[in-house]
Amino acid sequence: MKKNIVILATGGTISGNASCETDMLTYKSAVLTVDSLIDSMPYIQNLAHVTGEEIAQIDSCDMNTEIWLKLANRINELLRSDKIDGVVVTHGTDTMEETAYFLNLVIKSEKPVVIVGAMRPANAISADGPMNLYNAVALASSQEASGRGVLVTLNDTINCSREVTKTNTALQDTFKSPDLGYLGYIQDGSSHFYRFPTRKHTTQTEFDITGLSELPQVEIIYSYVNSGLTLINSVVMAGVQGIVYAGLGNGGIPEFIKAELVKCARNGIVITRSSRTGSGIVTRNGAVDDDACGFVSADSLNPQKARVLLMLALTKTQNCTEIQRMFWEY
Ligand SMILES: NC(=O)C[C@H](N)C(=O)O
Repeated sequence: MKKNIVILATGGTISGNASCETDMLTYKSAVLTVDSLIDSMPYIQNLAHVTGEEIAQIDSCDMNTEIWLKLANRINELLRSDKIDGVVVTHGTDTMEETAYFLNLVIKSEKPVVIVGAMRPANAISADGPMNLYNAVALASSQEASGRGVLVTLNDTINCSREVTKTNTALQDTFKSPDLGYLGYIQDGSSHFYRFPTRKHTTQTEFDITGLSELPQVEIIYSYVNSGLTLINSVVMAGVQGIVYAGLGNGGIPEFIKAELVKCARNGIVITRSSRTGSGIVTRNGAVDDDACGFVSADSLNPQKARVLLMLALTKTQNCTEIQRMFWEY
C-alpha cells in the first residue's frame, strides 16, 4: 500500500524562480507554493500519496528559532497520526544543516523525516530540485529510513543531520559529511544505506520543545589572528546564556581571550569550544584545560551545530558537566 507523505515547505532555492533559465545567481528564492511544486511533479504520486503544507516562504538565510519551533511542533503533531508515514521538509541550503540537526534532537518519532533543497532555481536549465524532491519522497517512504534520525538528501546522497555540512557556495555536490561520509545513496527511487548514525537522536533525546516559545540566546565567536575582545564584550552585554568559541585547530584560544572567557564562565555563561577547521574532534582538556577553565568541548560538532545543541542543553541545565555529557551523547 502507498505511504502517506506530507511535504512541509519553508522556501529556499528549490522553490525559487529566476528571470531566465540561465540565471543561477540573482534569482528569487521561495516563490513557488508547495502545491505548485507537487503539481509540477505528477510522478511523485507513484511513490507515495503526497500532500503539502506551507510552514514559511523564506530564503533560508532568514531562518529563525520561531520557525524552527513551529516546524518541529507540526512534524511531531503529524507523525503522531497513524495516517502519516513520513515527512519531507523543503528548505534553502544555506542553513539546512542547522535546521536538520535541531529537528534531529527534538522530533519524537521513529518515522522518516527528510530535509531536501536545491542549488538551482526551479526554472533553471538542469534544475536539481525535481530530482532531489523525488529522492526525498522516495526516502521518506522507505522502511530503511525509519529510526535513523533526521536525514538530508541532495544530489542522490543520504546524509546524517549531525554530520552533514554545506561545503561549496554553488556546486550541486555541496553537501558532505566530512571524514565520516554519506549514510547511503538513492538510485531509481530506492534507498541504499550502508551505516547507522551512532549518536542519540529523535526519540532517544531528553529534549522537549512542548510549550517553548523561544530558545536560550547563544552566540558564536570566531577566532583569527589579532582577534580582540570587542565581540565577547558585546555578547556579554547582550545577556547571552552561552558562547560557542570557534577556536583554532583543536579548539585553541589565545591566552588573553581565554582569560576573558574564564570570567564569563564564572559568571554563569556556558562556554563551548568548537573548531574553525571544519572537521575532527575538539578534545576535552586538549588544547585548553577545560576542567580548570569551566568550559565544555563541542566534540566533533561544527560551531553552528554546537550552537544548536547548546541552546537545547540550556533549556534543561546550566551545569557544565551535564552539558559536556550531552555533547558526547548527541
Ligand atoms: N540553494 C539555496 O537554497 C540557497 C538559498 N539562499 C537558501 O538557502 O534559501
